[in-house]
Amino acid sequence: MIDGKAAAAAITAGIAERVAAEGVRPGLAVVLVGDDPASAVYVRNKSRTAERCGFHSVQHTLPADTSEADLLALVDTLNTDPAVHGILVQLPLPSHLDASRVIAAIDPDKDVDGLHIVNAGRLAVGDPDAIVPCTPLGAMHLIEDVRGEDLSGLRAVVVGRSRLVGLPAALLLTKRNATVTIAHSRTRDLERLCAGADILVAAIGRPEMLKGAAIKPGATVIDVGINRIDDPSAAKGTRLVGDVAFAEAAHAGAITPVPGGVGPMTIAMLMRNTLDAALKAARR
Ligand SMILES: Nc1nc2c(c(=O)[nH]1)N[C@@H](CN(C=O)c1ccc(C(=O)N[C@@H](CCC(=O)O)C(=O)O)cc1)CN2
Repeated sequence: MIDGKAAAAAITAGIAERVAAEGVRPGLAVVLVGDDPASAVYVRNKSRTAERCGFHSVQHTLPADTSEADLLALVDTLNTDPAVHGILVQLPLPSHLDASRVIAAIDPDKDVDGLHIVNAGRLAVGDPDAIVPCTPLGAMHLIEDVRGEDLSGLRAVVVGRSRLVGLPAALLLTKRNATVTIAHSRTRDLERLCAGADILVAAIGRPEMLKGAAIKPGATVIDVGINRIDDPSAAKGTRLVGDVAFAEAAHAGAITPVPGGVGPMTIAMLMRNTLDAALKAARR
């Protein structure tokens, strides 16, 4: 079992120590539009973790009917605020707002989510100044703990091709010399493909879609899915599951649980990206 919660706690503790030692005060602004309950939890956790790390932490909560012009104006204000080094607009946005336009408005040097096209391009060409999306960065951290830095000779399959997880995860694995295949909803014979993977990254967003037969014995399985399903036996009537059928994965070499796997690492990596952005701004 890969303990993402413990790894994330160790990383954020290290960040808090560095903030105290280096005399910088990283600033993180988190923007939430609307009242999606899951997004509200994630945003609250981000702001609280930022405070625990000693950051200047601001949260902007806007009503669901906020206009794009008003959201862009807020982004613009944050872009020019010298106390803010990282800006994050929580996704998904309400459907009348164009997420691509909003992300494009963020200063790439403050885009601690790594979603701006400039950061995606920097990552694609291997520019060390790229800000890398938090979830794949956290996933790589966990993979490195199990497999080491060099993944030469290992086959990796990434299931999912999103800008937030699948595509950057594939690039990061390639950079570490893994032989990478990106699979998705239209991939034929997905189970057989996955069963050949030494490293399997599941980022599909479908509850327990990958069964035991999709997992190679000894494989490192990184389950990025966070899906809430009905469970009458649970106190709340629901529970969280990943994209992998965890109960069928006992033959994996190492696996991230859901909850307690990649999710907490996403927030820890956001803190790291914000600290790095603040240190770079101080150097500039
Ligand atoms: N702007 C962004 N929006 C979204 C991102 C993102 O990286 N940037 N990722 C996801 C949501 N997300 C962070 O925003 C996120 C999801 C889950 C967790 C987490 O710690 N999950 C816990 C379980 C929490 C629960 O009980 O619900 C776990 O897995 O242990 C952190 C962050 C979409 N939007």
